Amino acid sequence: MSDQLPPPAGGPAAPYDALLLLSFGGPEGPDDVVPFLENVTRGRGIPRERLKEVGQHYFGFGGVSPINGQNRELLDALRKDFAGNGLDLPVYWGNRNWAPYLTDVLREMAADGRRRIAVLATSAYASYSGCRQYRENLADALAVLAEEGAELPRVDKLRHYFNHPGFVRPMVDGVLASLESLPEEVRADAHLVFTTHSIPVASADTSGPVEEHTDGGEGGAYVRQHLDVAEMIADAVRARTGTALPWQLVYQSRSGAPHIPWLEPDVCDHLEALHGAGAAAAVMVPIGFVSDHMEVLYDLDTEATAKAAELGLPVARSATVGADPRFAAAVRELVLERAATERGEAAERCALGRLGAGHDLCPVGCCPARAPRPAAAGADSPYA
Ligand SMILES: CC1=C(CCC(=O)O)c2cc3nc(cc4[nH]c(cc5[nH]c(cc1n2)c(C)c5CCC(=O)O)c(CCC(=O)O)c4C)C(CCC(=O)O)=C3C
Ligand SMILES: [Fe+2]
Repeated sequence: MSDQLPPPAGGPAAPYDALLLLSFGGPEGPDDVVPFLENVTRGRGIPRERLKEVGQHYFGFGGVSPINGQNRELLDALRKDFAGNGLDLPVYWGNRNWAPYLTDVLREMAADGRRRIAVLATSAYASYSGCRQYRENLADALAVLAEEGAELPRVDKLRHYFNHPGFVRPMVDGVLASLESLPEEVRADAHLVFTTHSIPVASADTSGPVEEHTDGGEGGAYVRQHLDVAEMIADAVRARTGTALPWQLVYQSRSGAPHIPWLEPDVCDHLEALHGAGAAAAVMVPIGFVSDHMEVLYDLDTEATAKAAELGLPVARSATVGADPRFAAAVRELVLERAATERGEAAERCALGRLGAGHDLCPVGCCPARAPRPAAAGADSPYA
């Protein structure tokens, strides 16, 4: 069988013969909403009340999450960027929680003879939910393929790109555009409200490699990486506007049982506090998200924006990177960088801020799950 496989692709992406865009997935109509939520929350103990509430967020938008459409746009942008730069590397797309499902796409890739796959997750930071869970789902998919007797491709997850200029610079432009959209008289006194997904404090504290885990208070890699991005965006905005705007990192989209501590403050509480302290305006900057999916559309554009209107606080919400061509170019650079590294060549590892480029291979114990499960594409992977 292996005699009939095409030879390993040459060229600058070798040893890789494909890129997989791996995302969360979202419903595309009202009938999809409940099965989607069941997929997301299987075995995760999310309170029923929270699920009903989140279901309503989706129904309010006709049962359609924008996330799949945005991934299709990103796919187009990646293919255009690769073609325009002479990179002959096929790009596939699969999701963890909705069609096209990861398992189906990996099966198709294996059938197409892809042997060595670079994986780009649409999650830029460390944490169980943002990194290891993607790796667990890759392991689950490989296990299904192994059971079916397929020859397993090797999957390598590309490093976290939260501090890559191709991720950060489009967000700087977004903040500048949002400031412009605020009434002129409040612009120079606006606060920057950097926001990301809240996660359990215990999971924040154990995010990243073991030696970076904290005993509480400092938040591990998840919080540190977000603070680094917030600071570099705030600095870049100061350099462009000449004004140092006050900023803070806050959290949104909390779920889970109320007695379990999650990262705080919540974005709505923060807007209220800002208003109470006499702030003139705010720009919400969703640095935790790669595209304008439901968390952004509902929790920020609907809920937090209504809160600000009620307070009489002018707010704007800045753009996520989405399919920005600079982000597509960054993905190409990450593929080429990892490819060179895998060939044993020195590679330039582009990163802004204080933390530097992160690891290629998640070490053992990185972003642990509460109940250990096999995870692919890390030092503890059961797969090659
Ligand atoms: C860190 C993080 C990211 C960013 C990194 C990344 O992008 O991966 C993210 C993204 C997303 N989360 C999404 C949707 C949901 N997340 C949920 C639940 C949870 N998320 C968590 C964390 C994160 N989530 C956590 C700790 C939970 C609690 C339970 C659990 O540990 O699983 C639930 C269940 C209901 C609820 O609790 O809200 C839903 C429906 C969608 C799709 C949106 C769309 O459809 O447009 C996206 C992109
Ligand atoms: Fe989530």
